[in-house]
Amino acid sequence: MSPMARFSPVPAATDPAIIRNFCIIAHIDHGKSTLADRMLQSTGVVEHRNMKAQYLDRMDIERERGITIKSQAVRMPWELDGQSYALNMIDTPGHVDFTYEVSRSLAACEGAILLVDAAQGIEAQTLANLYLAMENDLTIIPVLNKIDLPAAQPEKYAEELANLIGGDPADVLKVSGKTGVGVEDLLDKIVRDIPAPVGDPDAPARAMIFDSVYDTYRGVVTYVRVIDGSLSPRERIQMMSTRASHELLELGVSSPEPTPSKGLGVGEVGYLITGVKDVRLSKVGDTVTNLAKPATESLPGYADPKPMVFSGLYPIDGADYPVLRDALEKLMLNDAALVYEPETSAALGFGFRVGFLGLLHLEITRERLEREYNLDLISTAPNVEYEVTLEDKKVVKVTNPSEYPEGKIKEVREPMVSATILAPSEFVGAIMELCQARRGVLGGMDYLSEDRVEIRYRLPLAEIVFDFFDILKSKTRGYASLDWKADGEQVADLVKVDILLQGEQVDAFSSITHKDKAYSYGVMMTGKLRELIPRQQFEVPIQAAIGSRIIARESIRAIRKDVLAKCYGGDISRKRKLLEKQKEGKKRMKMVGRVEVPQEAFVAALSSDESKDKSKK
Ligand SMILES: Nc1nc2c(ncn2[C@@H]2O[C@H](COP(=O)(O)OP(=O)(O)OP(=O)(O)O)[C@@H](O)[C@H]2O)c(=O)[nH]1
Repeated sequence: MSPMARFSPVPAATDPAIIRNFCIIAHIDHGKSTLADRMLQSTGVVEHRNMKAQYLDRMDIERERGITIKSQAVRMPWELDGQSYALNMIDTPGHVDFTYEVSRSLAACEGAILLVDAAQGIEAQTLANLYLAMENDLTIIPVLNKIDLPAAQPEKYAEELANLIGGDPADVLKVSGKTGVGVEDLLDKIVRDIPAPVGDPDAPARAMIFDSVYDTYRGVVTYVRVIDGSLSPRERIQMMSTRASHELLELGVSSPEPTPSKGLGVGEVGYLITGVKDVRLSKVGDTVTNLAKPATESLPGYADPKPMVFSGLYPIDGADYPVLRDALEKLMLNDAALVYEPETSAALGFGFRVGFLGLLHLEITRERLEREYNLDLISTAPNVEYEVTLEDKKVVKVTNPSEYPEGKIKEVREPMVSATILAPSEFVGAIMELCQARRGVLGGMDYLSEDRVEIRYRLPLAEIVFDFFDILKSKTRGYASLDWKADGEQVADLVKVDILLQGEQVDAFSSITHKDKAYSYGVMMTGKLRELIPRQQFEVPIQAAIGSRIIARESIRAIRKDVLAKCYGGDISRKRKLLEKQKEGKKRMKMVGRVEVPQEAFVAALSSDESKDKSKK
């Protein structure tokens, strides 16, 4: 696109009759982003020479990992039977951690392309996303992708898809995002099958916020879908939930670069810029209206995303604490799902307890903090949120094991999920064995076709959120797919395991586990620490305990040598160097009671290899 084009405004308010709002939903890796790229090319909004793979996945991490995290909306022109149309495509993420982003995007559309890999068939998230789309009353266009692959079985899977959503297998479109085959037919079908948006152009403006992104240069960029009325530049708008009002400095559409427009009318999808610096003033799910002529009723909002996994994040260098605080604040501007609060650990110093949607969300957040803000971080072993009821009926929510109440405990409840696993039927035995070992209860089983089965289990979240998927994959040679959603809570036999160094509790290593697994956690952690903590001037016992009961013990033997012992003779400069070096080292030591523990020991003991170690056992 030429630099000029960016500033040529598109006309105010497009006729809703020529608008089609749609999204692409699919299981992870079935090729959404590739197909989206191809559509950008076919409609001419991105010229071939400007095309970089996965144009819409803007974050570096997304591109490196080949996954989509934030949804993006793009407007594309398309012509059919001599009539011009404006297609608004909203790209959605596929990973189970980010399901809430999918539901937001769906609410902004009238139709969805249900994309299925022609070599894989229907997978767990194909189903989960399809159900979400059906709940939103979207028109569904079933499409098989990757038909260029030699292993593709389009006929077989067209039938599977038609069985699932009803209709004729012959109506299932077959495309290849890679070669472009069938993509133009798909664009035609979008125009024909997906209904145009309807709304009242004369009513007070109501636009739904489906994404809010913090941009260093432009402040908060808010993505909206206009339902009724229209929005124009320079007018004052109001956020209906907070009643905060702002001036609309710029509004426009992404095509895919931001292109200012003179207005956004019924059915249009675009962005707003108000100069606001805080995304919390532009909340996803909120309704934007016109201050001079406000709507009386806001649009139904979204359920707030609920964090599922909690972990403590600590800067390795304590002096970086303010940097971490600012970085989290900035990330939160961009990520409605991220929640955090300050916490202190005797072992790790000042940090934050952060809530995530899942482990992938945690990894990505941590990677962004380290990469974009140059931070070195320790993250404590992730855990879920427990609800502890004390004898005196007081209920405490525990997201950090070291906050586990000491008093008399009546019961502990843990979050549960209902999980759906799709796999070839030969693996049913292996899958059931794994789910039973993870305290799962079978909910039901259905055959989708002769050799593919859908298995449903209710499981504790803590049992599936860490290594379950990796093990499931390895037990099914990579063929199983998994989807899960929160499903209440359950009373469970849980205990807190503490780790003690010379009798002193090290809060960072405490863990809440099922009673049956407490012993193996204790043995694993004490063994690991014995390897990691250097010998001291005295013997250091390492113990794992439940309350006052010791369940595992190791010890580090004493040393008596000092660093200068090797320096016989009078080489004073060498001695000085050694002492300097020792001083450097000391800075990075943490004292736990009388025991000096190098920072690296904490990092290594808490590193994510831990879950891999566990999974091998
Ligand atoms: N042969 C072939 N490969 C394809 C086609 N479409 C996508 N792929 C490949 O499939 C892989 C996944 O494609 P993506 O477009 O990243 O998948 P996605 O569904 O967007 O993945 P997420 O964004 O992570 O949900 C990539 O390696 C693509 O190159 C296709 O039509 N043919």
